Amino acid sequence: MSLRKPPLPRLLLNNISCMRNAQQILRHVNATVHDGGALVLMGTNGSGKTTFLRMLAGFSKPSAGQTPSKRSSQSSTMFSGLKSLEGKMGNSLPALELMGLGRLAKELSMGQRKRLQLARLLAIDRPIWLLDEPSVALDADGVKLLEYIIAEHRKKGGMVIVATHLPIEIEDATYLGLPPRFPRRMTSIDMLDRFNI
Ligand SMILES: Nc1ncnc2c1ncn2[C@@H]1O[C@H](COP(=O)(O)OP(=O)(O)OP(=O)(O)O)[C@@H](O)[C@H]1O
Repeated sequence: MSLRKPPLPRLLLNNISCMRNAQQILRHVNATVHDGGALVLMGTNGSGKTTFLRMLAGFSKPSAGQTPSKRSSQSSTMFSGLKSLEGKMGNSLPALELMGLGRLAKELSMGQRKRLQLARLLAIDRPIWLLDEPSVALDADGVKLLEYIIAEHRKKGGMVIVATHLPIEIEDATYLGLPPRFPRRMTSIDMLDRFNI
């Protein structure tokens, strides 16, 4: 029998709740991620995926509970990808403009811009990737590339936390489903479906 203790998780999220404008966005969320691990946050629009990532990055504070363990250090310099994969160009455009490539960048398609942002993510080399809807606008080939770079990052001990409403293949990932904030009313079609009528 081995007496070795299991390694401590790099990220420990303990009973996280989050209120915004007196509204409960996240309720009692728990998660742990080890080096080389992956956490996939699934949820409908408005369920709190981005809010969760922003808390992890230290951009906002939870109303209750504990975000990253001391071991991970609170420094947001460890994280990358949150903003870089958001929106059309993330915050790369000013830098590209400075280098005289702004016009070229603006002529890229949405998927090409996403690929450019993935390249940037690889180049800045941070241990923890927080990716908000990384596969939106990517074609099937692009999604495969994304899955590949995530797998390679994890092989080197990196961690990945992905918020998505699209399917993504990440081996041995922990999946965390956030409940919908505004569940839509059940229609008669849903009822027929649910009761197999
Ligand atoms: N600063 C804020 N003040 C008030 N409400 C906020 C704030 N930030 C987010 N919210 C609300 O919190 C909820 C969750 O938003 P969030 O962006 O985290 O959802 P999401 O799961 O990432 O959605 P999507 O899939 O549409 O990107 C939304 O209803 C949003 O209106």
